[in-house]
Amino acid sequence: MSVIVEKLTKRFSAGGAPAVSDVSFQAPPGAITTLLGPSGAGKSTILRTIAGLETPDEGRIVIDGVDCTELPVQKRGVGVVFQSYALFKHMTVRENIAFGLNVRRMSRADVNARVDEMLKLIQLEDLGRRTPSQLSGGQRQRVAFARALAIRPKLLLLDEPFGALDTRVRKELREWLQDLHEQTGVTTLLVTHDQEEALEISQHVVIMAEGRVAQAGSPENIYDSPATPFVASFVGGTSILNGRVHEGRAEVGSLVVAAPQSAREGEAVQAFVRPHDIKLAKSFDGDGQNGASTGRVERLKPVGGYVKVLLKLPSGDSITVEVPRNEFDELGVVEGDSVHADVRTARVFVGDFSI
Ligand SMILES: Nc1ncnc2c1ncn2[C@@H]1O[C@H](COP(=O)(O)OP(=O)(O)OP(=O)(O)O)[C@@H](O)[C@H]1O
Repeated sequence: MSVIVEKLTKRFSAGGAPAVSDVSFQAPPGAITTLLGPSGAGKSTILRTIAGLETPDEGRIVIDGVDCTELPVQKRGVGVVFQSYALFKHMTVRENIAFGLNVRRMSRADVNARVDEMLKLIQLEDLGRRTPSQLSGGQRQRVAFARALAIRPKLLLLDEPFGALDTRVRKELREWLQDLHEQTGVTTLLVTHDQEEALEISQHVVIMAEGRVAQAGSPENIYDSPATPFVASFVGGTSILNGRVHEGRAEVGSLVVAAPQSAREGEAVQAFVRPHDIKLAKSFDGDGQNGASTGRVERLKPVGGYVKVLLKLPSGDSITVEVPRNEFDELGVVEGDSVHADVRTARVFVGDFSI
């Protein structure tokens, strides 16, 4: 069961900038696809249009081979989970899960069997008689999933489903969602602005920026081969180094790498470097392919299993390096020290960008 979004455009005000502009992508069958992008990129609008909660100005939505663009919400066979729990407060967990089944006039015995099945699926078998106010945030969100899945949707639409939860619960539910998806195999479209969540959970990622698709591909493809400076910056926490093209190569401080083919002599370039693609050493061991630069340690910040090192380069650019805790201890540097930064790999784009 796949979803095809074709040339979708949505404006909320006549003459205003479109919230979604000529967007096309496919969500592969049985996979989790993520719509990832900053706030205001148009992700929720796309999701709501697929659900039938918004009408597009142009374009088509095809679900399971059927053009659903004109179909009402309840005929599309989709289950939706929003960030805010949207459970009925006066109903028990069982009644909440049964809601869509009762609307469809399923027999009482079948409803009970399906609710039992769903409670088992979300591992809340003992809490069916509680009301939402007697549940934790994470439990409520699991009930919202059960309610969405109870109707056996062809497609599960998730709009920042873990957005209102604290970091620990959020991470737990990420794992839980992956298990749930393995069990149900339902084609899923997830909206998030959290790139770690997108890279971890999904098999396919659609990066959105300003109402358009910036890039679509596997998480590995997006991370390793960002197509634009925006994608390189947005996914993977990147440092940006400024430089120029000289004799067909990009010179960025003491870093020299292949320049894009379109680059002309003297043209400005920017190198995008991932925090773990930089190796720090107290003395330069000379094995850097791209070159090494000496930098001054401006700030050290331990973050769990690694230390974030902010370096100021002679060019004036700053870079952030992530060093695993054990390597950092061996390195033995303090703020103010000079270190060699050996950039292992960088992605170079022509021009001067900011996001
Ligand atoms: N009902 C509405 N009426 C008017 N403008 C809207 C409406 N819904 C969304 N917009 C506008 O459309 C644009 C895209 O919003 P949308 O919610 O789709 O973005 P998003 O990527 O999901 O952002 P967020 O992560 O903050 O939810 C924004 O500029 C927003 O203000």
